[in-house]
Amino acid sequence: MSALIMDGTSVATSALAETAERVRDFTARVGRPPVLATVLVGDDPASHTYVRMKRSRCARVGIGSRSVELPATTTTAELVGLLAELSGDPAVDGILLQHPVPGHVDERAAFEAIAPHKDVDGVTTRSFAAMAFGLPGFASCTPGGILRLLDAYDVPLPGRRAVVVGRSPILGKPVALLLLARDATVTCCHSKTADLAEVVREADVVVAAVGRPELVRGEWVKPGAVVVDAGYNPGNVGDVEHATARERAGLITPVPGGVGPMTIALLLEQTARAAEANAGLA
Ligand SMILES: Nc1nc2c(c(=O)[nH]1)N[C@@H](CN(C=O)c1ccc(C(=O)N[C@@H](CCC(=O)O)C(=O)O)cc1)CN2
Repeated sequence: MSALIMDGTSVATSALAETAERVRDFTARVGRPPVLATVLVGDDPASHTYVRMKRSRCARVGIGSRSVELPATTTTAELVGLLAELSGDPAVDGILLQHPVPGHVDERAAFEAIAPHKDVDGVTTRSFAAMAFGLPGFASCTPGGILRLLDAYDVPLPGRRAVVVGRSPILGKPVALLLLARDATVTCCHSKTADLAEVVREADVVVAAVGRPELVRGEWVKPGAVVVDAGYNPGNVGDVEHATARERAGLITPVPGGVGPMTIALLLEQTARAAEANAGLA
């Protein structure tokens, strides 16, 4: 058996078309486009690529973007000050702080400086709590994008065993919360998990979100399982050993072309939603 590929590029393209229509309507009514501020600290080449991709997709759907690039020597206080300023700027609808920031910066303090109504990347504790309680709010973009992709392929979640490998604040933990909110039975694994292989073997749905190339071995995948690879490792290698996993899974995401495009599609949709709410249209 060979798995059906979950085509994130195609699902994201449809989502972007819907966002473009929404943005056209907003721009006609308000007299300006929605605006996303992107904030990048330091010289990480991958982060520069991701921010460029986000700004280019913004342009494609008609969202304006404001780019702030700061040196790697930026302090926590300077970054918090900038994010507070953007939070208070009525010309900015959404704010994205690209992760990771340099090690000496308190990333949590920086995320918390983003006003919740502009947190289109879903990184504040307020957004996290909304995901946990199933309340309206902005989802973390990669986790929210993963749920959209599962829905696009009609993957049933209630009662199914979902295993999330990874517990980062912007990926593993929020995706576990979103799966739980959809009535999956969720196990969240991490570096101290005993016998990871055995836990993954039980899963109907596996989400690999750990940032370690091919950590999840193909032979761990239960026949017919749904495999979501959210790994972004150098050279476009995912967290799942794809070739063997694909022979066993029922559905699987590729890298590239799976979760990545969905992340950006959700960011733009949430920016359009934030703009509507900020303008009193929602
Ligand atoms: N503040 C955030 N930081 C990070 C996030 C995030 O959602 N918010 N996610 C990741 C990286 N990321 C976005 O920032 C991201 C990574 C990859 C892609 C993507 O579309 N990749 C393409 C391949 C691109 C290529 O050709 O090199 C794909 O998978 O098809 C989008 C977004 C960490 N940081």
